[in-house]
Amino acid sequence: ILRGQETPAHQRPYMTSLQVSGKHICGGFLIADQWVLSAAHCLQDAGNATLQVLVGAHSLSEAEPNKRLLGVRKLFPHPNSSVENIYNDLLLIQLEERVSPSADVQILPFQREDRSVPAGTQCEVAGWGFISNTGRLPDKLHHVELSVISNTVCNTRIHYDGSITEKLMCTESKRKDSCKGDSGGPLVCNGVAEGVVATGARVCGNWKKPGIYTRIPPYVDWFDSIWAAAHQ
Ligand SMILES: NCc1cccc(Nc2n[nH]c3ncnc(Nc4cccc(O)c4)c23)c1
Repeated sequence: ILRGQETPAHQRPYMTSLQVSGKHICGGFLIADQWVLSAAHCLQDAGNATLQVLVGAHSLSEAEPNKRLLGVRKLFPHPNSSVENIYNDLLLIQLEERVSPSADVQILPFQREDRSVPAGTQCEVAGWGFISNTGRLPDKLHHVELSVISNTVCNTRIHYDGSITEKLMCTESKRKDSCKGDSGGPLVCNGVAEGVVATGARVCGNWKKPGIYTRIPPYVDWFDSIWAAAHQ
């Protein structure tokens, strides 16, 4: 998170850290007591190493009462996600066990209605990703408030020149922005998860390359199909 602020401890109790060998690689968030939503591109950073999901954390290193490092039962990258492009960049993670909700571990509701978030809406994104362009990683969770820009503006030549589909959305990226390690985290507007941080152009903090987020509503049927199969 570039030019945001350290989050007051456990104030975003839905946030999870996707880890490989104890190292943070991506964000993610609890959407049910055994399910985390993140980004498919995060699996590229993981190779075939064992993934774990940290819940209830503020600091990545310090001992905290409700901090739990959980195993992964199954990974569901979106079938149309690809290393080649920015589309369908979603990963559903089934945890080895159900989390027990606490002050520090809570589920974040996600948007089911497929209506675009109006341009100018103030949303926020949190994560343990880069807090500087030189690649400084924080120990504690950070968050930043970002303003939504319309897909029309985001698709102009100076920005993404038509590559932003109706399954994506953009936020301003002038100075404040998400960055490496924030992928998979939620874009929260009015208390509801509307999007998931997509790696997209990889650039951070450059106003010409707005932050790209995978919109959640278009994928609700996919979530429900996975849940139906998992709970048959
Ligand atoms: N705001 C967009 C966004 C969201 C999520 C991830 C990302 N970036 C990245 N995702 N993966 C990456 N691998 C290498 N470098 C990366 N960005 C980078 C690194 C140093 C300086 C800088 O300005 C940008 C990224 C960018």
